[in-house]
Amino acid sequence: MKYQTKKKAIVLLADGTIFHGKLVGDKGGTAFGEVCFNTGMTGYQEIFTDPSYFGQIMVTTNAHIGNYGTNENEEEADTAQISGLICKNFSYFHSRPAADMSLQAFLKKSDLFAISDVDTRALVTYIRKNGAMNAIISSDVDNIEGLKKQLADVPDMNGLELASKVSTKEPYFFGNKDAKHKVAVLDVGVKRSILKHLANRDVYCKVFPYDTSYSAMKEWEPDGYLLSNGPGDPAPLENAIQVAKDIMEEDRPLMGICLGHQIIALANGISTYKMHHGHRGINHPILNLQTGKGEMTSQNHGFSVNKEEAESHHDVEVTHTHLNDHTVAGLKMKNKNCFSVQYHPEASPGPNDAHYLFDEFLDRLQPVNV
Ligand SMILES: NC(=O)CC[C@H](N)C(=O)O
Repeated sequence: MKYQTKKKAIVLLADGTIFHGKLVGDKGGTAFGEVCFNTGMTGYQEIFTDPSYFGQIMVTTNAHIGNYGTNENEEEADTAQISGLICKNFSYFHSRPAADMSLQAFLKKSDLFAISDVDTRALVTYIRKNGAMNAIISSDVDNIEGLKKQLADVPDMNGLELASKVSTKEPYFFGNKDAKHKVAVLDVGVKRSILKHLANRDVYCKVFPYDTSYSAMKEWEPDGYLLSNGPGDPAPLENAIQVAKDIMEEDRPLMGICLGHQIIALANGISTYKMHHGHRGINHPILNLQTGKGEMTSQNHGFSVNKEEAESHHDVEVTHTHLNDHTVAGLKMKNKNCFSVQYHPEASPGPNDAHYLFDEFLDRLQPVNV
């Protein structure tokens, strides 16, 4: 083994519960956020760089993390987005020809604090029973009282607006400018793989900051609009909700992914709520109510759309449901060119079951003035 410190570290949960672990690397520290777990056996780099996870401490349930290193092409954003990592066994060595860095070097580059040797099965069982809650991970193990005080100041995820922290500051373009279609993306935390999926389907994207108005996006004359995934509670995102209303008012093509799906629900007067511990993993089963087929999907959300309100809404159809807990997984507006999903069609966790949603969006695109 090249290097492994034995320095102690802890996970302190908001209810005072402590789990013990060891520091990864040699630089101590403290990180805080809402603690949540992802059950994916692969995809740690995609998770760590997904802006939807901004402000969250990630518990990975796979037994080994780091064993295939990292690769720049697999980043969902330029920098790591989670606030800290908790794992069982951290691999200081990696073996994959395509890797350009070890996970340890990646964490260092991203200034990410991580702890290993935590009984992650016990921690996940605890979160499943008691709900996602705020937590601190720290190497400052002799300062529990001080950490408790810091933890009391960590904001509650319920009602928290985080899109402004991850959105682009300036509009930018993605893809080939001579492509057949133009799609305007409202960036409330967009994953790069969503843009790649569009670009691969001959779409030129213009990505706009989270606070851009519909009229400013419309000036570019896109064939359609996409509301992206992103972190935090959807309810405080007033501008994005207004943009969704305006797009639907003019009946322009609109697709929403995850946070974007929740924003579209809110724009239709359907409320959202914080789930007990959310859905985060790469094998979440979905039922497509239109085809009767199942889909295996990648998911990452802690909020959900109110099912009763969605089902009783005159203009909205529930198109997909989650097979584990029957929550709403997809919506379609009956009289508008608009649909959305709670899961991640851009992810490829093995099966590519949900990629068809991008093809459906392409079929819905309409050039302006035609
Ligand atoms: N992946 C996402 O877009 C997440 C949406 C939202 N922040 C949630 O946790 O539900």
